[in-house]
Amino acid sequence: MAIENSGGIQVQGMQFSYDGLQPPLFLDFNLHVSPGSRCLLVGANGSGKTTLLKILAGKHMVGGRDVVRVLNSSAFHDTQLVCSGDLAYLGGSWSKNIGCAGDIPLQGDFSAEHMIFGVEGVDPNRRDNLIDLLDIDLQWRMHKVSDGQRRRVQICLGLLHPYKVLLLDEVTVDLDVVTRMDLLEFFKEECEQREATIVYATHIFDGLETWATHLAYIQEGELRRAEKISDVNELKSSTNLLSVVESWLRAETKLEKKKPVNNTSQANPFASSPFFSSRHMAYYR
Ligand SMILES: Nc1ncnc2c1ncn2[C@@H]1O[C@H](COP(=O)(O)OP(=O)(O)OP(=O)(O)O)[C@@H](O)[C@H]1O
Repeated sequence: MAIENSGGIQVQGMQFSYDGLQPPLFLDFNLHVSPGSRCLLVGANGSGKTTLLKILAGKHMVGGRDVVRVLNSSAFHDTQLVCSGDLAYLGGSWSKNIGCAGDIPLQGDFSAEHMIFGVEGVDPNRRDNLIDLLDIDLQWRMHKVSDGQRRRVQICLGLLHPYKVLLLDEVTVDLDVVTRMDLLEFFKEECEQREATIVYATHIFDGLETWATHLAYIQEGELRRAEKISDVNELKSSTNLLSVVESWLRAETKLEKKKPVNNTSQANPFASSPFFSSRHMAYYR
């Protein structure tokens, strides 16, 4: 992806480990997402998608101010990014982080209306559009709704402020197909009309071939592919995105099975860890 200086996302030489007890998940990781892109983040379970999105959302500190930059600010250090609503993150847990208010639970005995109208500084037209788009009944009691209905309220809360960068960690999983497609269309319009940037980690590829502008593929914390969707060679033949990603992940599994047992157990403390791979060898030399 082209390097942009005017916003979007730039990750340069990032290293990240959850704690000193594991080898780094990310080693010298680089990623550039241009403003206005809709970037799909794909990879096997445990490859690092959620971790990357959380880092981009400023939830983990990595290196100095220049390592992870979102909208020309440091994702972790510049708290204004999140507080202003410019940077929004929607993840899998049943809570919603609204600006600087912290995590708000979505399962108590209160109404959807109470949740949605409790968010201050919102454009009423945008709010009405979202309530309509997500087909939310304001009388829903949040402790009695279905998973899909709760998810809709979570998404609505996350989108009330007109974000500039939106990080989505598979939040459409509980949605019915109509709501999912309408939401994807809404996101597309937001990118095209306002140059919003979206990074979307998902395992559900229905309808995404024409939705996404870019594709980033992560394997064990390494960025294996990052390109325009129109440049993905495999998609130029008749195959769909699901088959392409499936073939990448199957190739990964085959390689994993062929990997020689490494003999560095004396050299570093992580050699027996399931997360230790050949790319870590140089790191411990
Ligand atoms: N809080 C944590 N502490 C330690 N290790 C973690 C933590 N969260 C995730 N990991 C590890 O980091 C690696 C990447 O996890 P991550 O959740 O980012 O993967 P993912 O690509 O989002 O997976 P999935 O597709 O299953 O959601 C995994 O090996 C996981 O076990």
